[in-house]
Formats: sequence, C-alpha cells, structure tokens
Amino acid sequence: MEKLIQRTHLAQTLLCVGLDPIGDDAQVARRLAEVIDQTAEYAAAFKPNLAFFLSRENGVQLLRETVRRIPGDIPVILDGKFGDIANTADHYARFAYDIVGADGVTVNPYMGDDAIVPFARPGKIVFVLAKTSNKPAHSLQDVALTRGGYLSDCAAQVGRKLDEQHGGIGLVVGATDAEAVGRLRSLSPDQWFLVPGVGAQGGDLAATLRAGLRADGSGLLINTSRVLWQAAEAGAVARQLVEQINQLRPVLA
Ligand SMILES: O=c1ccn([C@@H]2O[C@H](COP(=O)(O)O)[C@@H](O)[C@H]2O)c(=O)[nH]1
Repeated sequence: MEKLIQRTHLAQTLLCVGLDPIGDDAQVARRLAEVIDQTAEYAAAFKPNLAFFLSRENGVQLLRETVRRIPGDIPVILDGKFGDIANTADHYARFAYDIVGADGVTVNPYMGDDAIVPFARPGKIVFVLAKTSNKPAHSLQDVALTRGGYLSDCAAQVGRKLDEQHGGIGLVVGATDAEAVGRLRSLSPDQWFLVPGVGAQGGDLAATLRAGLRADGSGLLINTSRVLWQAAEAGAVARQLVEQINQLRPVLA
C-alpha cells in the first residue's frame, strides 16, 4: 500500500494499466514490452490478468518476465480473482507473491475471510471483489438483504473489517455502476478501490470519479486494459487518460 501511495503521489496518476495480452505467442512478448515501456511513466500500477497468461504454453514464464520488466517502483496487481479455503489460498498467495513477484492480488470473497487472509501479507495489497463491472453481476451482487443493503455491501464490509485487522485491503468496484461506487465509498470511506470498466466496457469515468474519489482526491485506481493493448500509441492514450482523470480531481498534495 505504501508503494502504491508513493507512486500515485510522485507520478500524479491514478491510472492502472491492465495487461490482457492477446495475439500469437511470437508477437505477444514484444507487444507486452512495448505497452509497459510506453505507459510506465503514466502508470500508478500495472494489472496483468492471470487468465491471459495461463491460456498460453509457458504462460507463467511470460508472466514472470512481464513483471520483471515493470519498473520496481510501480506496484503490480495480479488479477487472479483467487478465493478458496485457507490451505489452498496459501498456495495461491505463494504463487502470486513468491513465484510471480506481484505486489498485490484480486480475491473473490465468496468463501469468506479465510479465502482472503492468506493474501494479506505485510506490504501486499489485496483487492476484494465487491461490485464487479460486468453487467450480469447484478443478479448476485445487487440482491437486496432483508436487513437492508445489498450482497455487494457484505463483500465491502468483509473487506473493511479485514483492512482494520491486517491493513492493505482494498475493494474492486466497477466503473459501470457509479451509484454502487458512491454507496460503497460511503461504507468504506478510507479504502482504495480498484476500478475496472473504463474503456471497452463503457464505464462512466467522470461519474465514477465524482462518486468514488476520497476527499484527498485519491483512493481510486482506474484500470483500462483493451484500449491500451489495441492502441497504436499506448503511451499517448495513457497520457490522455491521466490528464482526463487529473482534471476531474483535486491534485494530490
Ligand atoms: O469487476 C471486474 C474485475 C476485473 N476486471 C478485469 O479488468 C480488466 C478489464 O479490461 P478492459 O479491457 O478494460 O475491459 C480485465 O482484465 C477484466 O478481467 C473487470 O473487467 N471487472
């Protein structure tokens, strides 16, 4: 978390560069290097999605090389959406942190606290899925509870409780539902949100920033993946996004 906060301050950016590599094996390593090198200056974090690496032969090797290419002062969040009993989660955590070298992960909280706690190592960041960006998420996450609120609020409460106990726990909240961003921000006023859904999924950047920024103008990591991967000039697109985001928030002190 320290590394993330320092990076967002020094580089004045809340942009998370998603790495979802597609294309044939021969081209992909070169394109990954290109996207990383062109966007690093604008990146608050990088978010490789595990599925796009595991679907390739030698994908773990490619993932490790990708993480090694990312400058050491920029946090790497491995988007694996892990979530299993503690014994198994511990092995996922070893994979993410000790084999891949990630600084953080995404975790699915459906199985409860013990699916999350093994990832909460000192110095690591864990983003717990609360309200995801995919439209059909509403069929589960927007289920209303008899005691009031929604199922996604329970995920946020678990995330908040674990943050108080362990530190370093944030939430995943999609930019496709700005209302949920605002509601979850009021439930979790201090936590960092990893926010996918801007770009290819059509999330509303301005509404998300209005609803989710903390009073100090930070607290959101705005992710975009395909638009950067597909861009002729990934660096130029990243710069524009950072400018757009910074115009809509108070500049960090
Ligand atoms: O709620 C979620 C959680 C994770 N993702 C992941 O983020 C990127 C989004 O890619 P785009 O190309 O910018 O749409 C991708 O890796 C997803 O698996 C998400 O979209 N929503």
